[in-house]
Amino acid sequence: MKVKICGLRQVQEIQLAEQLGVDAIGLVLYPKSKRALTLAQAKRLRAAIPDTMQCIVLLVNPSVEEVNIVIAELKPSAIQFHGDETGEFCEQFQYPYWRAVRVGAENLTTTEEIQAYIQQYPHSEQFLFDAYSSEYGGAGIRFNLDILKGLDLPLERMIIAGGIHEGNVGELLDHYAFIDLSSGVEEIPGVKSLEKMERFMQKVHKKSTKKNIY
Ligand SMILES: O=C(O)c1ccccc1NCC(=O)[C@H](O)[C@H](O)COP(=O)(O)O
Repeated sequence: MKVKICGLRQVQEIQLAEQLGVDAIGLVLYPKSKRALTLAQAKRLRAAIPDTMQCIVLLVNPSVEEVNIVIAELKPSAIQFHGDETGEFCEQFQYPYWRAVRVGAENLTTTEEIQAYIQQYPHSEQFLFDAYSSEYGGAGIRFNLDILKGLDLPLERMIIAGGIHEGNVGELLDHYAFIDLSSGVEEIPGVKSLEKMERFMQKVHKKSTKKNIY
């Protein structure tokens, strides 16, 4: 099971994430988010992310110029488009990207609608399934995962997000390859809890170890 933690804002959090075996870090460059970073802050954090972890930069409805600046200045492992960007928009950069799928948004309420949507993003490395919220992301809202059953999409291209925390991650461990969370390891919105990060990753590893033993 791979884990991405999103919305980190301190070098110390990145260092802890590395020690805990987190696979990917999400840096939020959406100014309206409580976890928003300026480009200068993001550059500082980017420099602290080792090659063993993926650096994912989150954007919401950016301009072409903004995307080109992010690519040039931050060289992320991939860009996570979390807004209403079209397939044509995301594909034009010929740069690795992840498409967030906001389940429950207009035209994303059935398996068939989601299937039609993901087909518009043929080169998306990953599809990150999150619950619809007017804030776009990081809202701690779960969605009914049954809607993903029957999707023609390999498990390796699927990331499950939305309201995941130490109390419910156990339900996901045996079923999915990659999960993402943000508010589930926070003290208050925008402030990560080092203790919650530790406890969360302990749960992930404990279950994985058990699986290996038995
Ligand atoms: O985290 C944000 O503030 C955010 C704002 C705007 C767009 C996306 C955002 N986060 C994207 C993520 O990948 C979050 O981890 C994802 O939405 C899950 O968040 P949560 O439900 O809080 O675990």
